[in-house]
Amino acid sequence: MAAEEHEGEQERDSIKEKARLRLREFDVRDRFSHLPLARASVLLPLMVRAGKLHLLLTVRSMQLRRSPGEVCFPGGKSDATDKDEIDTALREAKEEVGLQPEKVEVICRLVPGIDKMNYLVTPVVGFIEDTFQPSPNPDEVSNVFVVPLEYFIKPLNYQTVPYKTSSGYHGRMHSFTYDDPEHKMSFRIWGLTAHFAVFLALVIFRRRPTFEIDYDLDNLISSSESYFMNLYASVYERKKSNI
Ligand SMILES: CCCCCCCCCCCCCC(=O)SCCNC(=O)CCNC(=O)[C@H](O)C(C)(C)COP(=O)(O)OP(=O)(O)OC[C@H]1O[C@@H](n2cnc3c(N)ncnc32)[C@H](O)[C@@H]1OP(=O)(O)O
Ligand SMILES: [Mg+2]
Repeated sequence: MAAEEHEGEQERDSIKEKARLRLREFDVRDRFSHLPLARASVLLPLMVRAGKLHLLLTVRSMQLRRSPGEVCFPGGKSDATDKDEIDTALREAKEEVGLQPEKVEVICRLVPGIDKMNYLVTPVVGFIEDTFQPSPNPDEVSNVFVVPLEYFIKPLNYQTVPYKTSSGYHGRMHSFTYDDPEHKMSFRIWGLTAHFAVFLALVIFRRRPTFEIDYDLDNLISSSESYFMNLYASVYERKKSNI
């Protein structure tokens, strides 16, 4: 093997090892699995390209009933055959972009989010190979692209968007516009998807982003969990009062 190639491989392994160690500290395992909400999972597929971590994202097909044309991670609703949130994420990633489950090194589950249909959405983080060639299922996915993970703490084009959930919870959403040099296209990443991408970047880089966040960076584990629990409480109170 050429010396340069060997160096590249060593660099890649060390980037991955650093990320793995950080991510394992934030693994929630099945701690939120008992919550009485409908469930979905997404896969946050990480790869090393040109010495940097990148995230793979998809654009939803325009024919989908839910969130057509929006950027999201491969993922979907849990089905009865799934053993856990990891199973759901891997099954959906295979269906949507042709990623074989055995080609994913699953690292952890992060704090969940709640989508606009009040699904509990669990992000599953995994490494994939940088040579992965997606084969998008056109019924569900119209495009696949990658973004350097650093973009989610140091964006060139960023906006914050206020939002209010049906349960009356106020918050802010991140919105990134990413000019993809590979596709020569711009993609807008916002809402729940941006929320997960930012959290992943904070966990791995532990650097202050160039925009405001709702977490205490010095207590990221506890502040992300209490952020989620507040949101969950507002959804749950509302659900109870509707019964
Ligand atoms: C700490 C907590 C924080 C919370 C966050 C606060 C910050 C901000 C939060 C802001 C929150 C505000 C939120 C914002 O504003 S977010 C605005 C930006 N958008 C997003 O971020 C996207 C978020 N959504 C998702 O990631 C997904 O929707 C999730 C993962 C939730 C569900 O997954 P998904 O939707 O992908 O489910 P699926 O893959 O099982 O199924 C999809 C559909 O496809 C159909 N289908 C399947 N197979 C086929 C086929 N072969 N041929 C044809 N069709 C097929 C199938 O029947 C289904 O249809 P339907 O049944 O839906 O009609
Ligand atoms: Mg899906």
